[in-house]
Order: sequence, then C-alpha cells, then structure tokens
Amino acid sequence: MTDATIESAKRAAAKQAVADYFDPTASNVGIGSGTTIVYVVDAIKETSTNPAIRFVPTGYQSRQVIIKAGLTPIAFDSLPEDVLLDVAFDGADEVDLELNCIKGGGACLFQEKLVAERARKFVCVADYRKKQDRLLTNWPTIPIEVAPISVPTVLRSLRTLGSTKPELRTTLLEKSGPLKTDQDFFIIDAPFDKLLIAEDVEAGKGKGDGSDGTWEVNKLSAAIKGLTGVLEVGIFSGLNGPDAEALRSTDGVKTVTSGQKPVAVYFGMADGSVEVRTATK
Ligand SMILES: O=C(CO)[C@H](O)[C@H](O)COP(=O)(O)O
Repeated sequence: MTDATIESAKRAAAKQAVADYFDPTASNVGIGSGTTIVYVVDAIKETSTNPAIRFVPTGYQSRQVIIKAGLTPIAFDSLPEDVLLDVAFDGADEVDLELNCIKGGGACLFQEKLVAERARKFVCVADYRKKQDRLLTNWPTIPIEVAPISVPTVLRSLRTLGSTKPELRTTLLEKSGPLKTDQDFFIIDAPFDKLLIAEDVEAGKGKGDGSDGTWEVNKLSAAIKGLTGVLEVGIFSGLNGPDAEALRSTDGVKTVTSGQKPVAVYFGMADGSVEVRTATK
C-alpha cells in the first residue's frame, strides 16, 4: 500500500471519530501523540463552537500539533483536580479484539496513559495496519518507559519474564545514544510471543501467567509495571471507558481507575472505508 493510502485512511478514521465522539461545545479535550492525531486536530478545529476550549497534550510533539493548529494547550497538571476531560483522542500501534492497545511507538506512553485515564471517553484512531485480533501480531514489541539507572536490571527481568531480546531504544542517529522521553527517561522495546486475551485462557490456550511461556494482556502489563525502575508500560488494558466512568461517578475523580482502554477504535481501511470497534464490557 502507498503512503497516500495510509494517510487517507488515517484522515477518514479521524473525521469519523470526531463526528461521533466530539461534542462541539466541549471544554477540555485530550490530544494524543503521533501522526494520526494531526487529522483529529484538523477535524476538531472545523467542528468546535466553543472559543474557550482547551486541549491537554500528551507530550512535546502533541503540544506542538495543538499550537500549530492555532488552538490553546493546557498542561495536564494545570487541570483542577475535579475536572475530567470531556473526551481524549489518541493513536495506537496495535489494537486487539478486546480493545487492548499497544502504545508508545512515539515514546509518549506515560503522558498518554495519564490523559486517557482522565477522560470520560477515550477514543483511538488508527489505520488498517493496527487492526489485529491479538497484540504483538504485526507490531513487534511492548514499549516500556524506565529510569535510566535501572536499564540493566529491567532488561534482565524482562528476559526472565520471557522477552527474547529486549532492547534500549536509540535515536535514529544511533551514535547519539538512547532516545529520551519527555520525562528524560529511556524506552525499552520488549518482544514477547503474541499475547492472549481472557477468552484464550478460558479456552485453555495457555495459562497466560508466564508460567508456560504464554501471557494474557493484563497479566503481562501488571508483571512489567511491577518491576522496579519501570515508570509505565505501553499496554493500555484493564477497564474501558464506561466502566471507568461508573467508578468515577460514584467516587469522583479521586478514585484511581484503570480506565486505559478506549471506548471505541476507528480504523481507516485501505479501501477508504472506516471500521469501528466498540467496547462491549
Ligand atoms: O503511542 C503513540 C506515541 O507514543 C502513538 O499514538 C502511536 O505510536 C501511533 O502513532 P501514529 O498515529 O503515528 O501511527
């Protein structure tokens, strides 16, 4: 497929996601990172009727996208404690049937997760290459943000968990050394075998806890997150938007939720159509 096909797939998906999930009167909107999000911002700009709307970026690149579009960014930590984002849009590197996502291809996973969890509705937009049944089908690795001093021990622990060849991500110009995140941390990319979802474990396709070499998405995410030195793992799983919202509405925003899964993912397809996967639980 040509680059033009991929770009028009991203644009079509972004347009439809914004038409379906962006309320033109919205006040606070999360904007993710990557190349697809640019089309989301374009579509929002055409639709918004609220001159006071503010956009919470997920890092440097995302903030630049907001500024270049002539929109107003607000830092995540400037949001009053009791304010939720009306909606947050982001890209994804791969999405499975349960709407679990791999993110962090652009090294922004930590702030992306903060923003996703703060949104009433988290919506992902991607092209057809990202639409898979299981994670680690086409996208090869799990991105993990780590404290620089912890790199050797985290690499070792990841190998113990079953990752064959975890590697520290370097800049494009390898001689410049490791890529630094917006937090001045490093990224490790860890390959694992294709991840199971809950129904695979129920069907006996593997234990999913690493003991037989298989990992279920949530279990692997928790195991990696538990390693000392890991700031965040690029698996967005756990409760989806509606569940997270229910928790929030009983306890308010102070409730810690794991609402990292999108309520919907819009895939721009190679034939120009848009396919939507929505959360069922
Ligand atoms: O997770 C991300 C950055 O950390 C991006 O959202 C992800 O890599 C998708 O990017 P693109 O829209 O360019 O395909």
